[in-house]
Amino acid sequence: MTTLTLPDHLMALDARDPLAHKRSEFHLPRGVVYLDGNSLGALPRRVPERVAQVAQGEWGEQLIRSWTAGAEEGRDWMALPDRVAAKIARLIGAAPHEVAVGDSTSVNTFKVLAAALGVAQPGRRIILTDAENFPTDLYVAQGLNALLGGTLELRRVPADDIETHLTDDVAVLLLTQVDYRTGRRLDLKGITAQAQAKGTVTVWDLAHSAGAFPVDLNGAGADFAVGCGYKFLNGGPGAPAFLFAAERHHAQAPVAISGWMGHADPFEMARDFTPAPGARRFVAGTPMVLSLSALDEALDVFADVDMEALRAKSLSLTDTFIELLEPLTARFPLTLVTPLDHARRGSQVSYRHPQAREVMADLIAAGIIGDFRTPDILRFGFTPLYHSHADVWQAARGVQAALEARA
Ligand SMILES: Cc1ncc(COP(=O)(O)O)c(C=O)c1O
Ligand SMILES: Nc1c(O)cccc1C(=O)C[C@H](N)C(=O)O
Repeated sequence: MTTLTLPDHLMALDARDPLAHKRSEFHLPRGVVYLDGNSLGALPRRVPERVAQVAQGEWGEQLIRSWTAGAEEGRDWMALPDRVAAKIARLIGAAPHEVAVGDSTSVNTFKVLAAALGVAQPGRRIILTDAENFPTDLYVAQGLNALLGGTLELRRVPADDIETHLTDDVAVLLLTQVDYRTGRRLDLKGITAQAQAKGTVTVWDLAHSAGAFPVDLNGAGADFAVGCGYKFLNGGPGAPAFLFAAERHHAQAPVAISGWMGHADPFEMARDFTPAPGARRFVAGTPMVLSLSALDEALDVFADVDMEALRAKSLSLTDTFIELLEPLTARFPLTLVTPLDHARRGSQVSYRHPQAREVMADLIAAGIIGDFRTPDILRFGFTPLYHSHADVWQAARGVQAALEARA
């Protein structure tokens, strides 16, 4: 990495990048290489105008009429969660009526975990999960267990040992497909099949998968899933999250937060809960119109994107970063923790370094924005919609400079 100009082979990769034109659809601040789209996706340029139009035109002028106005042309607020659900469904291999949008990923995890337990084999009480799962998934399972009087067992095992622990008494398997620290990707299809062979219901957290690469929930026969709107879907800070419930479970799965917006006819104001058709039953309360509008607009960036091309580019970006940093692993206490095997890699690259916190602070000060994650992880997220190989090269040079300065 002694070259000062972009190497020819990286320039050539950018020159034939089929997604290069998507970058202009994002606002990316000057002087920054933004490698944190796996925490908060960058701003799609059309979002501010859409949010302003919803606020001024629809809220300001139309007021309460906007809940129903334009229903025929698909502009009413009431069905906005369903329209957003349809856009997300395409990205995760689901049918539109199997996806519900709203609330946070944590709340949706509660909803689908409760639903999964409701359709699990009678008598089973074990929730099997990855010991290193993202904390909120573990906390939600703990909270649900407390609510159920401690009748469940949350069994935490290393992700690599899931198959061994998948015995035929496990009720629900709760896994995050891409590990937020290491970027390790699990075989969603293979593990789902193993779980189903044991009569275990699956709940997948797609926080670091949706919008990062093609996901095929129905192709895998998955039962339930959740995911974030603000990471690779670029819906903005605190964007509504989504959940997936396979159609075959709709009739039996309990709706733990049975709110009026999930009722078949909310304005009937009936005394008892009659679920809306499909996954809409899981939309508990009033749709968050402003943030849903931002997410709705952000998802349009994906409308003409071939998700296989997106995956190919993601792997090319992460491969390039790994190759460029490889010589540094011999010179510095820098250890790659992301799998080299493409099948086992999400859209991020992570390293261990004893001074990871300080190194990341230096990188951020230099305009290379990644993440530090406890205890010693440097994490770099790659978003094929707006990154080039030139960005990767610049980031790698920045990492080299930061490590040399600290050595
Ligand atoms: C795997 C995973 N699940 C869930 C979440 C968070 O969910 P929430 O939207 O509730 O903050 C994150 C990130 O914050 C995550 O990385
Ligand atoms: N959701 C976040 C937030 O509200 C503040 C800061 C970071 C986040 C994140 O999304 C963290 C992210 N899930 C992670 O993988 O670390």
